[in-house]
Amino acid sequence: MGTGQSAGSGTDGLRFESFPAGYDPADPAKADQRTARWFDAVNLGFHEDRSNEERFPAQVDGYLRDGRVLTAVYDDGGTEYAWDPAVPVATYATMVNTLNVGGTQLLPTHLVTAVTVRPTHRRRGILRKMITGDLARAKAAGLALAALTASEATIYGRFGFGAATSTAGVELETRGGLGFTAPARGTVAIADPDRLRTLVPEIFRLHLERTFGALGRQHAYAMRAAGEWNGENTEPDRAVRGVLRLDAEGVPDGYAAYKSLGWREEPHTIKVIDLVAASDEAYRELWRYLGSIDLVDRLTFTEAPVEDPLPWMLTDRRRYKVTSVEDVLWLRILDPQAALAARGYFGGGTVVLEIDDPLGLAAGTFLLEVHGGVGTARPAGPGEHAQRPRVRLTAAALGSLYLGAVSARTLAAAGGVQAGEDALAVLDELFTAGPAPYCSTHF
Ligand SMILES: CC(=O)SCCNC(=O)CCNC(=O)[C@H](O)C(C)(C)COP(=O)(O)OP(=O)(O)OC[C@H]1O[C@@H](n2cnc3c(N)ncnc32)[C@H](O)[C@@H]1OP(=O)(O)O
Repeated sequence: MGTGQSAGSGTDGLRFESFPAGYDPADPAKADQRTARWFDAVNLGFHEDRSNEERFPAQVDGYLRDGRVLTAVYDDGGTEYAWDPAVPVATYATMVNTLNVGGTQLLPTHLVTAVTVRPTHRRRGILRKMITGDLARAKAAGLALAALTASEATIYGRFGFGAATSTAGVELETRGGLGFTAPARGTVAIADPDRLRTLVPEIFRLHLERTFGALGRQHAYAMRAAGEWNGENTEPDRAVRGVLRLDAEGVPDGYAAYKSLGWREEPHTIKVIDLVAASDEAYRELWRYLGSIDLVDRLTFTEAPVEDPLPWMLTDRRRYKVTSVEDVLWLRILDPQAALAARGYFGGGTVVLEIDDPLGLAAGTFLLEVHGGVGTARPAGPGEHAQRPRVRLTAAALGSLYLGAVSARTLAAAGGVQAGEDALAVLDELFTAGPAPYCSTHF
């Protein structure tokens, strides 16, 4: 990133640096100074407790495994009374992981995370400078798509991100045990935490390959499932229990991690922290296990699919209640040709897309032709393909449409898509005819 030189408002006078997380060269049991101070700034930005330095090395290990690139913004001209100037006034991080977009290959996706700007430095364009430069570099590096999970829904639309997937928060009344219509299959075993930690990435990989909308996960997920980390915190959570589901051949094909909220919680509740299945049967059997635990009245889970098979498995579907639906992935098309070609389609058709993009990255007119589930997109000149159905939409609307969680018709009703009935029909056949996307990865 460039280096600001002069003092002033805006971003002048601020110093931008990007680097990987690292250990202290003099003492590899510690994080290096710039990484440690970057963690301090993130904790401030997200209202977490002050850092416990002893926990930094584990976090560095996770970040290195994730391949994260950290950006820090320093204000060297602050008052002498201010916090250590080595603590950045803004943070930003990126990594690449793969997204299941229904095509023959998983799509490498540029992930943006850990965005904070110190309250004393807000609204002077620091985020804008970090994200616009970063997205342009990601596109130049050949990435077709960027993604994030947003703290607030109001921030990222202006940068071309559209809400693209959601999960449901659900509650199940399990007093006396949940009844299932299908007979039980395979087995479920309480997992040895170390074995579970090593199996989590393998099971998730199988889930990712079969689940439209799923996104590869960072190292923290295996650590949390094994109870070694607690949320973003690298301290153990001794309340967490893990189970593995084994198929008829004894091969693990799903896991769940959960914890009791304690005896003081009435009704007595088990919170499911994570549940990943590599087959429909594993999904069913993990819930059958969870629904059978004695002394439990209620299960909660915040990451259920919006289109959830679970209530359809139960003998009493009214024991299942959706308590919330929240957006998870926000997608930003960086390269429309590459992103549209990578997508797998469940219908066929041809449509002209006129994309408006405030950052210019995805702007242009493209002819999208889909045959046999495979799409090709190529730039269209002015006046070309005038007979074809045509849609005008924002980059953010294309991000929302991309995985088909919302129909073009609904987006048209909301004003982000302008198209005639012919184009809406093609778009809905191309983008919404397939399975509903399911992404339970937060980052
Ligand atoms: C992917 C993630 O990590 S999500 C986490 C985001 N971080 C947080 O929520 C932590 C708390 N908040 C913050 O740290 C900061 O307020 C940030 C990062 C959200 C914004 O940083 P800033 O440097 O203040 O943003 P910046 O000044 O570049 O604003 C750019 C534009 O976004 C708008 N904007 C910024 N934050 C918000 C917001 N929270 N809600 C609505 N609009 C916002 C600004 O008004 C500005 O609009 P304009 O260019 O159209 O005039």
